[in-house]
Amino acid sequence: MTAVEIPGVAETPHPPDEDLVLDVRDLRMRYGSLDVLHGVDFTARRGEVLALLGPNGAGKTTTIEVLEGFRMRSAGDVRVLGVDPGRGDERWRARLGVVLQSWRDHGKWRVRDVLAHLGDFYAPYSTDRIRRPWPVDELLETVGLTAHADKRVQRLSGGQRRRLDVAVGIVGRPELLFLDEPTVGFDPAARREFHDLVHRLADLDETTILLTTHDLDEAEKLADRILILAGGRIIADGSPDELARRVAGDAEIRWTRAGERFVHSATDATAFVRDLLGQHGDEVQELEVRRASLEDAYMTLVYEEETGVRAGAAVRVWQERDR
Ligand SMILES: Nc1ncnc2c1ncn2[C@@H]1O[C@H](COP(=O)(O)OP(=O)(O)OP(=O)(O)O)[C@@H](O)[C@H]1O
Repeated sequence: MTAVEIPGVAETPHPPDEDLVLDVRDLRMRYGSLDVLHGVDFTARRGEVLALLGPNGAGKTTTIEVLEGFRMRSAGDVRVLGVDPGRGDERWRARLGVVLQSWRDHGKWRVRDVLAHLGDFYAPYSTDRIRRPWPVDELLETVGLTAHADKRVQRLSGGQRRRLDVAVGIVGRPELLFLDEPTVGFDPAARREFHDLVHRLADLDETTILLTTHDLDEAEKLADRILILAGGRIIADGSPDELARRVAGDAEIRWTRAGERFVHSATDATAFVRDLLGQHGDEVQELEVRRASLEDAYMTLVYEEETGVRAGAAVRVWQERDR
């Protein structure tokens, strides 16, 4: 239907969608003569965790820097918490959290003092819903730095420094948090604690989180949605399961019976296994169901983008290679 303009009748403004935290349309970025982003589109809603994946040089950091308001885009319509990041003021900035690569300034300051000092900046931006800043002792506890609260920053280990980076990023209780490769340098225990923290921020505080990582296992554990950036565009956007299904719809079921090996592909693996066990019961041994992993999906989709060749079959090749 075509809209008809009636002279003198003001258009009813759309109420802002409070839950739409990121709205990126046709984002383009050019450095000199190098086109890095050719039209990036995606949205994020309140409390969602998004992982932005892509090969080195794909433009992940560029995208995040545009959204943070640190870099001016070449073209496109971008709204971050309802505001164009190129025009965001201090009040808008106070609603964002950014975890950059390591906090190296103020090496002589003590951890507690850094957080108290930075936290003070956020106090005027408290709202009825969000009390800012995060109380320092609670924050230290949350990021696992209580025992190091009185250490000077320059005396922290690499992993402790990274925890401080995270604390600096969330001290203002951000509504939107950007994490650029957050767990580089974490030991396995710190990584698990960090994952718990991300879940807690998203589930309890409804923080929207956009993270970049090259660790697909981490992306799968943390993200509600995976975005794959390649060739200057988002080439895939969905849950880890959806992406895996997209490149390999069928699951592969393997089993042995009476010493003989069997392999079968089925869209509904559960129904197939139920029938199989119903028919042969205890005779079925070494039952295995395998779907494409997020890594299979990532490799296939990026390969397709880079070569222009449909590579559905490549998943099977990788699966075979892994055996
Ligand atoms: N300030 C700049 N001036 C010119 N070119 C730049 C600039 N910053 C980035 N680039 C180029 O833009 C492209 C994208 O870089 P970007 O850092 O955004 O990629 P990335 O996906 O974050 O990569 P990585 O996974 O390696 O961190 C690269 O080719 C890079 O060389």
